[in-house]
Amino acid sequence: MTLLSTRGLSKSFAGLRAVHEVDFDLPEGEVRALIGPNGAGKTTFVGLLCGRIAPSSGQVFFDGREISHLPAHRRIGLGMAYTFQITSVFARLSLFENVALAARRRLHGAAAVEAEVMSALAKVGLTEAPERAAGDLSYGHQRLLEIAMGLVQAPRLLILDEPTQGLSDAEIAGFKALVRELSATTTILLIEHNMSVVMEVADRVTVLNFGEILAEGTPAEMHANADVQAAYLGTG
Ligand SMILES: Nc1ncnc2c1ncn2[C@@H]1O[C@H](COP(=O)(O)OP(=O)(O)OP(=O)(O)O)[C@@H](O)[C@H]1O
Repeated sequence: MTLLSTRGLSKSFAGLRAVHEVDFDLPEGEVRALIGPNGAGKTTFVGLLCGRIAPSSGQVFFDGREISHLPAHRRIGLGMAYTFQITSVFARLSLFENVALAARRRLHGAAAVEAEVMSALAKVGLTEAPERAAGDLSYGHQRLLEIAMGLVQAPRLLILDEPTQGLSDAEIAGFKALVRELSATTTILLIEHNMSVVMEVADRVTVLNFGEILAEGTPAEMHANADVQAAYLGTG
């Protein structure tokens, strides 16, 4: 079943075509990587999916329903969760409270919230001191905290924008294991610059270039694709 799709999805900023006529399909259960050179339109595209950015034209469908103009919070209610390149944690709140705020969208009762918050923190490896302020975490760990905030909502679709930025090699290895574990229950769309992550965790890869889909296929196919290589070298 297709969980998420777009048809003719476009967004222009003052004449600049950031996303242009994109037809995209993401089957339920897949881990999909979205890659492309800087400025290719990846963040704009996921902003359109999440409802952070309004489309210039085209449609977005989730679970068979058109959501093109649904506000972001309603899309979260349907089962979409996302983390962005710019961290959105509340710096003065504790790790626990940050995740609890997200958990309370779905759960009622302190015991249920606490259990789910601790489980989400454990999945991303942040259980050591849940009472410390989120603002004291490194940038990379704030990204992991955001993933915990997404996970606690038990989403059907988890969208992650550059989740491994700022993580150490050991933490990246932990992230790969986490994605593999989550993929049993959650569809994942991942914007990722780290090719080892893409090669190891993605079922399929969509390559954006100049706001359009340049190619789509398995990680190995995309790695070997001459058009994709040219786009990364800036000659495509
Ligand atoms: N709010 C905005 N106003 C004007 N132009 C924008 C805006 N947001 C994005 N753009 C432009 O749209 C194009 C696509 O940007 P976008 O951030 O989506 O690319 P990206 O693939 O996510 O890049 P990166 O890998 O560098 O994050 C770029 O040319 C960018 O400058």
